[in-house]
Amino acid sequence: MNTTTENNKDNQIEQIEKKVKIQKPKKADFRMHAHVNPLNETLFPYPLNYNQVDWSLHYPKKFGKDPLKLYLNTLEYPIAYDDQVKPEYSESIVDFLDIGCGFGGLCFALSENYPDKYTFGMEIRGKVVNFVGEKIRALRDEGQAHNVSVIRTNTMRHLPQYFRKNSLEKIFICFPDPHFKKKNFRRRIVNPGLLSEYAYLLKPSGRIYCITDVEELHNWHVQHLEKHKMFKRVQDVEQDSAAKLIWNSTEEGQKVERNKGSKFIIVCEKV
Ligand SMILES: C[S@@+](CC[C@H](N)C(=O)[O-])C[C@H]1O[C@@H](n2cnc3c(N)ncnc32)[C@H](O)[C@@H]1O
Repeated sequence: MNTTTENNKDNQIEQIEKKVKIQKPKKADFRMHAHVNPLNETLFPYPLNYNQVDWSLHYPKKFGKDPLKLYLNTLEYPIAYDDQVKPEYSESIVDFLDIGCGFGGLCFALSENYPDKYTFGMEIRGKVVNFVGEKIRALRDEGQAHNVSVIRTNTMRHLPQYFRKNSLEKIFICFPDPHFKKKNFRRRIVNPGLLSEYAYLLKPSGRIYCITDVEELHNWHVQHLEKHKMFKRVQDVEQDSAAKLIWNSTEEGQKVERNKGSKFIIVCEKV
């Protein structure tokens, strides 16, 4: 942990002890370079399998634990896993997964709009994840956001180590990095192999949502999703409330809106 993180953490502990309101983080303090190569080796911790993930660290209120202290006392957040504990969950915990959640706009919108569902954001860039984590903590201090959490991970490598088969209701992939060059297509977060992984983790009739402002990337999404045997395209996307939500709630989506750009969406259901 670096000194700034340690100082932030000390301040936050002090705030909680003095019962001072936890401040929401400012994005400007959490800026970092836009791209991380997802094919590189993972240098941060990850669970060996989904039984190692202690979901009570992520959703403490659900498990009757102190939502602020717990989140705070665990390593550097977001909490990766705890290899001392071997929690066994009879039910799956996470309903909605936001892959590459960035600054978490969609996660917070889902948390608010679907209070009974548990949303999980996964993001590879550390500082950005810390922003989401701090915002979750500030919102929890106000009694909100108990159903949303975030983690730093490379979803292209570690997704099945977090979730079990047939467990997720929805997977969102919003404004993913386009990787325009042909030699970098293998870095795209939608490809036949990863689609099989997403299908494996989704519940039957679970849905995957892909939105982008890059038409060529949208065509790629359509081509691979329509070709995949486990997915069927949803035609009446307007009837899907989550599809409406992804249009404008992510930071990238809002940026495209401000620049009056186009957006392209495809929603598919697991057959
Ligand atoms: C263009 S941003 C979009 C962020 C957010 N979904 C939005 O719409 O505002 C794409 C995000 O995906 C993250 N990302 C890319 N590859 C990833 C991977 N393999 N695992 C997790 N996150 C990844 C990037 O760090 C980046 O934050």
